[in-house]
Amino acid sequence: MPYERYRSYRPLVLADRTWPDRELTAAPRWCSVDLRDGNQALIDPMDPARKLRFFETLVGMGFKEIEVGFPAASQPDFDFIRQIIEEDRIPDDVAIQVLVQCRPELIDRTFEAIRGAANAVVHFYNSTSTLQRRVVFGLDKGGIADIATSAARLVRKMADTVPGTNVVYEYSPESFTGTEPDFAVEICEAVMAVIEPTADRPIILNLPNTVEMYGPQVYADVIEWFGRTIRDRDAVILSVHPHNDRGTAVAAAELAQLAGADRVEGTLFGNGERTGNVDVVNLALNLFSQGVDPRLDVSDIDALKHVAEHCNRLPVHPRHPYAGDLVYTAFSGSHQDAIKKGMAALDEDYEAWEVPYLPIDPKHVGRTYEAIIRVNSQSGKGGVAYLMDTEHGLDLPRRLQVEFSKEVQAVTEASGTEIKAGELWEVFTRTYLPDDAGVRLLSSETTTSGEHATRVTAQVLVDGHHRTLTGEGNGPVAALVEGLRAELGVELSVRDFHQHALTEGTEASAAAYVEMVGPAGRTAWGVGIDSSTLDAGLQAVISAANRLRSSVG
Ligand SMILES: CC(=O)SCCNC(=O)CCNC(=O)[C@H](O)C(C)(C)COP(=O)(O)OP(=O)(O)OC[C@H]1O[C@@H](n2cnc3c(N)ncnc32)[C@H](O)[C@@H]1OP(=O)(O)O
Ligand SMILES: CC(C)C(=O)C(=O)O
Ligand SMILES: [Mg+2]
Repeated sequence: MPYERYRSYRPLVLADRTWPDRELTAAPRWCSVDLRDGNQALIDPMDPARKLRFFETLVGMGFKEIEVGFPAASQPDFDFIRQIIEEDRIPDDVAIQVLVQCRPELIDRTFEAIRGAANAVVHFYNSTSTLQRRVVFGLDKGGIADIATSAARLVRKMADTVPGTNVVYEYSPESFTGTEPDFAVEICEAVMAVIEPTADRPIILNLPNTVEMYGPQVYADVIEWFGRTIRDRDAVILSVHPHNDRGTAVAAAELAQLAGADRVEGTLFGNGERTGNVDVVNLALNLFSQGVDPRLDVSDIDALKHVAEHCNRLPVHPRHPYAGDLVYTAFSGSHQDAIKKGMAALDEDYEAWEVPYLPIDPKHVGRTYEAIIRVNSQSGKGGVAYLMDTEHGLDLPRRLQVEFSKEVQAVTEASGTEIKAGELWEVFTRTYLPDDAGVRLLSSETTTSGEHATRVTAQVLVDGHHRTLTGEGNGPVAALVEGLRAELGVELSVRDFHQHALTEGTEASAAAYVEMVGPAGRTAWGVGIDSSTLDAGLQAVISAANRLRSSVG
């Protein structure tokens, strides 16, 4: 790899940085750029219906600033902006934002687009990086600053053409991360000298990580330095607009906020140019998971994902933070075990969420517990037991969990894939409750004489032949075991027995589990499910006897 053809880039080192000691305690001012930066990066840009659906979703989430397009760049963008203004679809407390290059004819058209809107952010930008100055514009710093200040004069003048609109100005020194920080301050101050912002009517200065050229810690240093250096800081909303070229846009946005950024521009699930814009859902849920109000409603994350996937015509990855199909799922055995125990230890109305391997309660983003644990060949008894409990209401004793999970593992290893709850039930019934078992209980009568003597008379089929068994013991289970021992002529004894009621709504009302020891010390569990507790216990004995017989055979 020809690494020597690349240069590390660190425009500034802030020795007295303060951001590492700060904490995020409040949400930033959010701005969605889905309908502009996201849309301009799509293979198929959104049609009007998709744009409208996305816009309404963003409003519903609580965004107060939404970049709705680049109206001078395309007729569909222009028409969409006219549509939401003319159809009165913009809530009073929401400002639409429009992007425009620093070019007079484009600025004129932009103001035409926003006429009639109550609140609009006019966002103008030009590239300020050393590279673009040289290869794209062929201009020195003065020439680049002139582009910005001429545009600032024009937007200020054009605001008079939309008297009913509260116009807020936003300026971006685009490709900021390739710009010398002192030149960025110089050009922003030159723009401010034209716009004349005040604390009551601040300007938004947006410092984009247009291409993520350096790590998040360098971005934070530069943002902190910029915030300390820019004049009239109280007349500035310091905004960041991270892209994800290095895969660290979320970190860059968070560190930039620690370093003083007030506002974040990004998209849902990180759609956007190349590797995308910063993912605002991720940022919001990072705050949420630290006990900070994210000021964005992400409580139905699947609905948001559905809208984004439909409108962008791009999928959200199954491992995408907080949103992916698999992110509240554990396949591996020890994780499943810990989650199962963690869930059991949590009260229904817990004070603070604490479950191993799950940073947030899936319910808070509209996901369900059912999807948390899924079983494949990497899974252990915990996951199998969890599904048997949550999906089928069976609380398997620990050693039965161990035994049954081996049966399940054999199936998942052979299939090479996940086993769903329905198929798990099939494996369970095939193993413990098969229809074609050699010994079958037809009916039974139980009589008790004295404290320790229970007598069972059972009608059974043994390999298709009718038999009447009798036995005595200190309970029906022990009595039936004695009868079976005599009939089958093998050593049988009970090692463990559990039973529990089944939840309402199921036909059977009891489940029983018997661990039996057979010839040569072999053990096997048996399971009985029946409307009567007594019969469930007897069925469990028959089930275990069948399993011991077949293991001997
Ligand atoms: C990082 C970002 O996301 S920035 C946003 C990028 N998004 C877009 O550009 C999408 C929408 N843009 C477009 O569709 C087109 O650029 C249009 C329709 C606005 C303009 O189209 P055209 O005029 O045909 O030209 P094109 O984009 O190629 O123009 C480039 C020219 O504009 C100049 N230019 C580019 N950006 C800017 C700017 N921000 N301010 C001033 N001039 C600019 C270039 O230097 C170049 O000048 P030249 O023609 O003298 O060489
Ligand atoms: C227009 C600007 C803010 C932009 O999208 C970028 O630099 O990424
Ligand atoms: Mg961008």
